[in-house]
Amino acid sequence: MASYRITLLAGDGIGPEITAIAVKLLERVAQQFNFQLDFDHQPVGGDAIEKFGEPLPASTLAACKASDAVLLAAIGAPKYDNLPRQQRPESGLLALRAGLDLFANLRPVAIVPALIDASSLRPEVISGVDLLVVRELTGGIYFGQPKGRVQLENGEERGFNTMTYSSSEVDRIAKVAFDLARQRRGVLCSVDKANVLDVSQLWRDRVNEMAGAYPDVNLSHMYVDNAAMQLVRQPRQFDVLLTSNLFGDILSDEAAMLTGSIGMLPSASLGSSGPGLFEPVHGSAPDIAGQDLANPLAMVLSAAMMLRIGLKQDAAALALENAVSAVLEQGFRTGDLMADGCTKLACSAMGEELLRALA
Ligand SMILES: NC(=O)C1=CN([C@@H]2O[C@H](COP(=O)(O)OP(=O)(O)OC[C@H]3O[C@@H](n4cnc5c(N)ncnc54)[C@H](O)[C@@H]3O)[C@@H](O)[C@H]2O)C=CC1
Ligand SMILES: CC(C)CC(=O)C(=O)O
Ligand SMILES: [Mg+2]
Repeated sequence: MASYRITLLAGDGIGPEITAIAVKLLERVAQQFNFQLDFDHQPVGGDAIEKFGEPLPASTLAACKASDAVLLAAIGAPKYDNLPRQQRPESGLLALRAGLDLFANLRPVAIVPALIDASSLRPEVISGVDLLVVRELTGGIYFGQPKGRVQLENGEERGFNTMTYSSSEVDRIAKVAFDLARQRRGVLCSVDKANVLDVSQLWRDRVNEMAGAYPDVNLSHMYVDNAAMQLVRQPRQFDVLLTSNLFGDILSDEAAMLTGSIGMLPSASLGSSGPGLFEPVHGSAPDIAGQDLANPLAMVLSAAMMLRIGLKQDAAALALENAVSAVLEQGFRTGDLMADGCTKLACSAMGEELLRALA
């Protein structure tokens, strides 16, 4: 029987609540599809700060590296917001992505038919939307040097970060996007700010150069401000959206609302070798943490991505995705998606319904 070692990073806020559900569902599909999952819980973010005094202990990173796949819920809490930057939960997540060399973050945005009325946009705008954000994840302004804060002679303080990309960093993420576009509808839109930023002009030049090797992919470029507008104007025009770390972070939260809730969007963070990290797009939702209110579906769909991409257990992945569609078709909703005629469920009760749907 195939056996896989999974590192679980429950993290902070709603993280432990949604992780508990994902684990139960993964155990069930493993049983149903005849493979074994060995879970290893490790601390990250605020949880690790409490236990080890740092957001990414060496033991957590080592466990992740030694596993077949990593499933992360979310990190962050307001109580850490005034710590020095390197000691904050978010720095732990960035260090984890860098430590595993996970340069490609895939964020699929597909409309579940049962949620066609759940978006803040009209059904005719979002119907049929099926796009994939390919976000560069280990470069750009989140990692660029120099950065910091300095005191100026005139008494002012200045804060600064640097957005950098090298040609090889652009090439490797562009290749991921071109390859995925080829497997999908063959339409790739690269999003940048090349009208203003040198780093974006380099990005655009490299993407254009790569296009020669992909004559079957229809490549276009769009400035990020326009892309933000087009995503809510006519989202069906997009197939694969290729973009940088910062722009992808922002655009994917915006795109989440096409599906009805940020609580619906999963992601996969991948490198060229080694284990992938599978993580919902949302954060730790401190405003609803510990209240059994969270939507666990983004986490469950991230677990499905882990099964498909990380473990090549396609049938089990599909079973999880079908369970998500089934509970939504039955009208079960957590508070973020609640609508007239639906049944409102707590996070844990949604987990029970998902288990029932799998049975
Ligand atoms: N990957 C990660 O671990 C991420 C961590 N963060 C961290 O999370 C903390 C909170 O950040 P925010 O900007 O508030 O973003 P957030 O995504 O945690 O929350 C934004 C809003 O969406 C709601 N929400 C998020 N996930 C939900 C879910 N599964 N079900 C129902 N509602 C949900 C929240 O209640 C909140 O109103 C911060 O410390 C931030 O740094 C933020 C984004 C990603
Ligand atoms: C919390 C940040 C480190 C990242 C983030 O918002 C994201 O990856 O979506
Ligand atoms: Mg984000």
